[in-house]
Amino acid sequence: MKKFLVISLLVLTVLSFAKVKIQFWHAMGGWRIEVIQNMVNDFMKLNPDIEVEVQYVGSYEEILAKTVAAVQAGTPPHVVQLNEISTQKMIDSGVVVPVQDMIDKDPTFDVGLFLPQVLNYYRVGEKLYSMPWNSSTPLLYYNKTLFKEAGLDPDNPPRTYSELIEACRKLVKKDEKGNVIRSGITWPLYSWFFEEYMALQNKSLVDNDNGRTKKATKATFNNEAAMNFLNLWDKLTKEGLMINTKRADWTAARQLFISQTVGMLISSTSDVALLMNESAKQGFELGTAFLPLPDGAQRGGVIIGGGSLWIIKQKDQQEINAAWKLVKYLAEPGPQITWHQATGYFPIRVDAIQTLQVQGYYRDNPHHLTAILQLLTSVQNYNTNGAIIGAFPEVRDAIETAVEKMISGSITPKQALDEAEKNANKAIKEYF
Ligand SMILES: O=P(O)(O)OC[C@H](O)CO
Repeated sequence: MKKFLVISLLVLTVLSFAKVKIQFWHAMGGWRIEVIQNMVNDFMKLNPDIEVEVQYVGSYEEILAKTVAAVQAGTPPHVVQLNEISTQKMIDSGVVVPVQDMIDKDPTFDVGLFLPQVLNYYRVGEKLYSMPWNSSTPLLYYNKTLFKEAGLDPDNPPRTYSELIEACRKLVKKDEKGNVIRSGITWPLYSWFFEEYMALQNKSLVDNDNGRTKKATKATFNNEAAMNFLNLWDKLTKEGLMINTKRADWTAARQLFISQTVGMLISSTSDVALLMNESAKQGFELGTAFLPLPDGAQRGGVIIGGGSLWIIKQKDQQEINAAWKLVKYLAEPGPQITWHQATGYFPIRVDAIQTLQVQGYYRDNPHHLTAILQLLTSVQNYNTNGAIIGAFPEVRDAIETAVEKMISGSITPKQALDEAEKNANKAIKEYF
């Protein structure tokens, strides 16, 4: 009996010291893998009872597919980083623990410190389902050194489409045979830029207030605002003022800018730190600016992009609690400041921005500020809060497929828009 009691006591002691193991999947490649691992290491030091296995599992598209497969196989990870457009799909999936449920039970967490612009994207029906984490918007990057060489004012980046076209024309350089050896601009063939240009002109992507007052039933983007953007894209392509990359090839677009093959790039704010380093290495001066607008258009605003952290339902409540502790930690001011400085993603919290401001960080790092100012000067309404669509990945695919055809020259911008609308509506309908 005595022996039994001693063994039981030992077992209980071992169990009480056993770590809770959780998995954290993310989609941040390159140098960011190490940044994330270091942040998680800091978390584990503070929480020795939790062991987090961190895994980079590929692009946003890949991580969504792998998460769905893991849930179906009954082996879901505990925390998953998914891009913003996965929001409605994840809510509908029923496999997540809404972070709101954890917030409501946790008096130590103050969501009031988060940027309203970020919450406005991720709150659906007044409820926060995932933890905002890596928030971004697109930005115009330009090469000030090439601007000077081309006779452009490096302190006066293009603000309108006309100015953008003019700047591209000046930046283009040809060899003696007339071959273009330097072009004006590039941006990845990614529907995100189309979506952002709808909001910038204060237009929705889908009906029912961008799917925010009722579920979206159809696309609303077949209009003049979309034509403005597609006409620009088409014109720049046809005139040889823009280099197009393969679909979703962010790396290729960045590389064209880094190698000074183009003078301007529209890409995510998450590239700020990388492009600051690379431009210094290549010996050119980097400029950042708000996205240029169609001539005469009134500026609406940018939509929060990037991603957020989802807690996936588990059988063991201890694991859910550990997952909550992790996502809560990653959203704290310290990790948010580290993440912002290492990448260019916004700090999602007002107090983190204020701390950096007081420290003079933005005086010394103005490119990190451009993105924040573009966000803070954005009007807040359903158009700029961004669309919530269950079939968003499929809608994105419909837009990209049509644009791909347009830039190959096989269809006109109007035909591309008609086709994108038709296939987006089909995807929205099929989702129901
Ligand atoms: O490259 P990111 O992380 O800024 O994300 C861009 C888009 O919002 C992804 O859907």
